[in-house]
Amino acid sequence: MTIRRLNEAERALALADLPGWSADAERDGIRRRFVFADFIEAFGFMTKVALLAEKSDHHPEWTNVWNRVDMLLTTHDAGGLSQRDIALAAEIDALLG
Ligand SMILES: C[C@H](O)[C@H](O)[C@H]1CNC2=NC(N)=NC(=O)C2=N1
Repeated sequence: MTIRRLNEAERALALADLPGWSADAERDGIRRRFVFADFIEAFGFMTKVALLAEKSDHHPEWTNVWNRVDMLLTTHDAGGLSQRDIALAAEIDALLG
């Protein structure tokens, strides 16, 4: 099955379950900033996310500055926000405990 962009109702429903995330209209994705105690904590988190991303073949766009990770999830193959982004966001949130 080919992956498709979510419609407005699906987006609203999905975002309601992901309180830390907000819609990025310009990129048609969702983004979240993660702040940790220091670089090691941030990089440890990124390592765990990298393993999740490889497992699901779905990869974040992100930047890291010391203890901060800024992440955007969007689906290149769909040209915007898809269920894959929502699923990965939920898995990432679960990492945080
Ligand atoms: C060929 C490979 O499966 C695709 O390029 C995958 C890899 N990771 C991906 N990650 C994201 N965020 N969007 C994609 O469309 C995507 N596609």
